[in-house]
Amino acid sequence: METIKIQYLDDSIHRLEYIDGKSDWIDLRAAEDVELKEGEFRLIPLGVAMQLPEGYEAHIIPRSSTYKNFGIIQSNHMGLVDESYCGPNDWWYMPAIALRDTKICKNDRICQFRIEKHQPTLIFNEVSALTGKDRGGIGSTGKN
Ligand SMILES: O=c1ccn([C@H]2C[C@H](O)[C@@H](COP(=O)(O)OP(=O)(O)OP(=O)(O)O)O2)c(=O)[nH]1
Repeated sequence: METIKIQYLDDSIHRLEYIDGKSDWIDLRAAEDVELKEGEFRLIPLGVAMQLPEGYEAHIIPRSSTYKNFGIIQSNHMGLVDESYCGPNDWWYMPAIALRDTKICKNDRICQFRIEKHQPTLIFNEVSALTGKDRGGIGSTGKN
């Protein structure tokens, strides 16, 4: 188990919880009512700020049903929350683009997150050619 220090915007923000039997990803909620016109972009506040455990980062992705329910897509596709993003003003947001006119209500569950360990430090060792077994490049396995 790991502990996360979490600050909520105020008492009206529903507290984070596991949805029983779902998965270990944890849903995040819009911190305010949001109305967007088709094509409009907004950083939607999620009402939480966290100090992640040492050695971890967090990944935010949409829920599978987010587009169906709200007509928004996450503009960065996957959000990365750095371990260093841990101050009292480091609030989490979902950057979202509306593909239709839409209304999101405060406390609607619009995305989800999990924490992951940082990758090891990478050393880039330049070579003139790779000697691994060749796959034939992108798309080489065909369609069927
Ligand atoms: O979906 C996201 C992605 C990022 N963040 C926060 C946490 C992250 O640590 C910080 C900066 O993100 P990133 O480094 O990916 O963005 P940037 O555009 O490079 O911003 P910065 O100049 O603040 O590093 O913004 C979010 O709240 N939601």
